[in-house]
Amino acid sequence: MKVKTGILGATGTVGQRFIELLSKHPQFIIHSVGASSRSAGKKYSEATKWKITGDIPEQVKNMIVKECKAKLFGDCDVIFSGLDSDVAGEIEMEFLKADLVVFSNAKNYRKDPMVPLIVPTVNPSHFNLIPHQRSIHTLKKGFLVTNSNCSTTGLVVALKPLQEAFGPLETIIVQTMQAISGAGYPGVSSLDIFDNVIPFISGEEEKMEYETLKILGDLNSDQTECKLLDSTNISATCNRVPVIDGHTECVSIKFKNQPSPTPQEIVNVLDSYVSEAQQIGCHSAPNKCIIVRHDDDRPQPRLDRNNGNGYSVTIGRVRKCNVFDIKFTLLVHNTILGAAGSGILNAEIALAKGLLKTQ
Ligand SMILES: NC(=O)C1=CN([C@@H]2O[C@H](COP(=O)(O)OP(=O)(O)OC[C@H]3O[C@@H](n4cnc5c(N)ncnc54)[C@H](OP(=O)(O)O)[C@@H]3O)[C@@H](O)[C@H]2O)C=CC1
Ligand SMILES: N[C@@H](CC(=O)OP(=O)(O)O)C(=O)O
Repeated sequence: MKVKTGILGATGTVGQRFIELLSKHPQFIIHSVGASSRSAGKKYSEATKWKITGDIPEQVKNMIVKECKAKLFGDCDVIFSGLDSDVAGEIEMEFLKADLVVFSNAKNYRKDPMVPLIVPTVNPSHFNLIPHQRSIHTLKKGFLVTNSNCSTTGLVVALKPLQEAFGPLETIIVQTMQAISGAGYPGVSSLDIFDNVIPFISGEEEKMEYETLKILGDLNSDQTECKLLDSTNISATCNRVPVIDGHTECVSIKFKNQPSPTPQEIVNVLDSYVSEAQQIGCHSAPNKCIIVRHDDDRPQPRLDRNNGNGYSVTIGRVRKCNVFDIKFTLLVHNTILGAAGSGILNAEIALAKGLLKTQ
């Protein structure tokens, strides 16, 4: 029997990606879609400006969009939220309190120490917070898990194997070149972004600097909260560039343990990284979490964003840094691994761990 899913914010950029990915998923079925009162009551195809290549999946076209009220989604086993953060906080909490399972893309609860912030190919061990979260909210089956900011997602996939292999990361500097789809729809106006680069994305640098430390941190010994890494300094600079999908990031790292690894040792570790999601055979887990390119001019968004069906991070230009120890360039698909795909792969992991109950 398939797991019944509800999608909140189903008409938006992330919501559409959920629809696309879930419409062909072997374990999940789209049962309900929700959005604002502007869309509620309309057929999905009438409420949505579909922006993904290919048609709206047949099974969703004629679904009637619901208001995002927990009582209208009570028969769903899992809720995926692609809600605007202005409303996600209140709505997701109402769903959690109704004992529903919520996988959120929004920033609202990422800093809550009781809410796991999980990048599925990096830190699924943070699902161990769920029993404590359930006991605090007196829930039988519901829980809330968030996935991270899209730029943070790509970064931590690269950092995790390096931290595991070479010990603490002392300093990280990252500069991003972020796609327009990251700003939702209609997002950045064409007159602002065409022939241009915008050197500011509100709140993005702070999110990268905080979320990286939570995702790479450990849970405390009684599994009641996540401890932030306190030995790592990180500084992010974020830019918007005229690319449709795919965030590119230039990363420099200084390791605490010296002498630091060579570029070849870094490549070997990145190339051989295997996540728990792959080991437990999750459907959406890529064959390789990290694809290392050896050509001088890769990764590139147009050529590399769909690697691993959008679930792989592509890394190239691994080389020595004259100021820190090592530097490289990475690319992450911002609406697949950076958003909807992470929510779905997190739900697959939760299913495999026995955390999801179907009705
Ligand atoms: N785009 C990206 O790459 C990433 C986005 N995120 C996060 O995911 C979330 C969604 O982003 P994105 O898809 O880009 O945003 P969009 O602006 O494209 O979509 C927002 C969605 O929220 C719905 N919504 C707005 N107001 C309300 C309301 N009052 N009640 C119910 N639903 C409402 C909209 O419905 P309607 O159509 O009816 O207005 C729409 O479905 C955000 O929190 C964002 O920060 C996270 C990582 C990456
Ligand atoms: N800020 C990201 C997308 C996003 O919405 O991130 P977050 O979920 O952290 O708010 C971008 O503009 O590319």
